[in-house]
Amino acid sequence: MSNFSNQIRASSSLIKRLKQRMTNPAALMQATRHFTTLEGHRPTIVHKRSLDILHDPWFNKGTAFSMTERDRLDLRGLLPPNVMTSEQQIQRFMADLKRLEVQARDGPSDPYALAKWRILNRLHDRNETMYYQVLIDNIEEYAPIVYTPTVGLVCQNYSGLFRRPRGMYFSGEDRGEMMSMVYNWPAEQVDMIVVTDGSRILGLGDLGVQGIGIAIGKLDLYVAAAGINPQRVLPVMIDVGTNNEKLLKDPLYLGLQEHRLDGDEYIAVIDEFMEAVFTRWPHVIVQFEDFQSKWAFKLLQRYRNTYRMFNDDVQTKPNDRTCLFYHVYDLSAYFLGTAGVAIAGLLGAVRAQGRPMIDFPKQKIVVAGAGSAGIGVLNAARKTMARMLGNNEAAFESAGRQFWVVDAKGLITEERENIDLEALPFARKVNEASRQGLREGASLAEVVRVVKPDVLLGLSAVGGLFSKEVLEALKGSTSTRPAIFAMSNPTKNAECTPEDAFSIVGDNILFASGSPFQDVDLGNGHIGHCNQGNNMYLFPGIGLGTLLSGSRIISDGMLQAAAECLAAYMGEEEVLNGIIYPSTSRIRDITKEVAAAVVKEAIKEDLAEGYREMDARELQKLSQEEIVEYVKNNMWSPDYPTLVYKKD
Ligand SMILES: NC(=O)c1ccc[n+]([C@@H]2O[C@H](COP(=O)([O-])OP(=O)(O)OC[C@H]3O[C@@H](n4cnc5c(N)ncnc54)[C@H](O)[C@@H]3O)[C@@H](O)[C@H]2O)c1
Ligand SMILES: O=C(O)C[C@H](O)C(=O)O
Ligand SMILES: [Mg+2]
Repeated sequence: MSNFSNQIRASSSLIKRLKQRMTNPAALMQATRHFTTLEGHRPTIVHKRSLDILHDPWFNKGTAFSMTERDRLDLRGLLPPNVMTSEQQIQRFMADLKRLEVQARDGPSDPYALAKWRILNRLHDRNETMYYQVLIDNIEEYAPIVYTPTVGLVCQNYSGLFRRPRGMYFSGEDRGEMMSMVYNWPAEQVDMIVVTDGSRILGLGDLGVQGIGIAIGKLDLYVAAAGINPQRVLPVMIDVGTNNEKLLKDPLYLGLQEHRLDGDEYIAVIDEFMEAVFTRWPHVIVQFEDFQSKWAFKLLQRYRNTYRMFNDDVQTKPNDRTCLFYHVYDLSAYFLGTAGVAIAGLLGAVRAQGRPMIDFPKQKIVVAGAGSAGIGVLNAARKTMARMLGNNEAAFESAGRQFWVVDAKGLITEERENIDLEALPFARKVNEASRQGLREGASLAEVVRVVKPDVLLGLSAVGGLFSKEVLEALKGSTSTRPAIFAMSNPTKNAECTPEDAFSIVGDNILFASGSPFQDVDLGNGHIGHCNQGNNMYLFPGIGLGTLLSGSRIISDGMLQAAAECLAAYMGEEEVLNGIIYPSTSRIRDITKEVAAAVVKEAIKEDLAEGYREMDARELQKLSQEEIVEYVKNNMWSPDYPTLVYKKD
């Protein structure tokens, strides 16, 4: 039966039910008018299209717009791809309503996190200026609601939470249509796109179409932290199916219910999307977010020299087995988002021990997780060490010996079968390992016990991986101040809690996590500081700096400049007190500085083509202070503009 007949059938029974229940005559009339139209097959003339219809409660059908209607009304791409019956819509709404009580209490660290998200989201739908005013003024309190960790919960429950669409959806079904679909987006200019395919959302795995939440959350930070104009941001979901069996079976799931496209078919969809958005908005910047490692590296390599794009989670060149050292002199390709933030933290950890940063190459580092994020961090850390040691092959070799990498199968050695090419440079030599008393596949606890590392860093997506046994083993660290980076998100995926870290390993440790945690009262008049090591300290500044420089690509040097700026941001005293990352309340300031560093580097590399009235020549003339001022003056602030009506 067609969707239309389905809707009619559903609507008749609905009218009956509504009539029985509705006491408000206006609402009754409206509902009756709407559904009678469907019953009688008579079309309703509307004088609007696109978002105007979705935002008009009289005409909006949300996910129930049929595909032909979506095409007729320029709605294609503005809704998730799965067409729903009105019965399904009601079911989805009711299921969500009934779950509200439970859900509102299962926020990760805040029992009302999801309830707060709903309230903020409704404000976002009603009044953007006010929404961002609230967010900017209370960023420390609400970043964890609109962004990590609550955004993870939002993605997991997206089908239920969905009210009004935000952003664009491109699906495998839209092949051949994307070039025209992009014109359904109402904004003439888009500066920033965050796109995901939903395949690895935080540490929560494949969430399919529901992953759009992460793109929305990241763009909220682009607006709040970097002052990108909210009318010029576009969250995008590329729905190529999902391999999440639960979602495939869920009748209320909003995405395509088929397994993920793979191989050339997958690439073709992403290629078409890139071509479409860059055709309509040639100056847009596209941030790839939470793509599974299988594709993250390949897509980065495919597009980064042609388009203004970067990947927030990884930024690394694939290692070539035959040419392990080709990148010795090219440090910066490894510094982005996650890796840049991790390096800033790792250098902070050296300073926090009261040692000079140049001692970094002496640190013994155990990394749990060799996925896209872990490998990015490992490459960046190794390159940083190599540079400090003289930036030659011997330095690079020697730096490699400072890392022990443990993945789902345990310690990675050269004995590992079918070893991932990306992980190969970090595999321990078998002889060396056995001399230490270690072997292929050794457990994390064993590795920590034997190595006695200065740093234990987790990017494994496994909550609680730094168990009591592992943390007990870390007590044997040879460092005066062992550092624990539990970087996996969201909160429940953190490798350990700060409470466990401080109570088991000791008050003197340094602690950082990807998701925010409260500082810990150590009970002796001292506070155990919880740093948030999250790529949010870099991506907004990289985007803003790229935009304002007008650079056509995001060069390695621009990324490196961003990371170095973050590393230098914290003062000596703060670092000695265990504070290695700024508090979120300073995110607008740090973003401004990062953006200025990116602009400066783009000018230095002769990439800056200018932005609006600031052309390349004018940019060249700016002093350091003037660049910061230029950035500051171009950051959007949430003030109401004066509005004047003018006839078409
Ligand atoms: N803090 C940040 O800014 C930041 C940035 C990017 C990613 N992350 C987080 O990093 C995590 C991983 O992301 P990814 O893209 O690398 O994922 P991924 O799936 O590509 O990699 C996960 C890795 O963890 C390993 N692993 C699984 N179980 C393990 C175990 N028991 N012991 C040791 N290793 C194990 C896997 O073998 C794999 O190598 C996610 O939770 C993500 O949220 C945090
Ligand atoms: O989204 C975040 O909070 C950080 C990072 O991009 C991640 O994937 O975990
Ligand atoms: Mg991410």
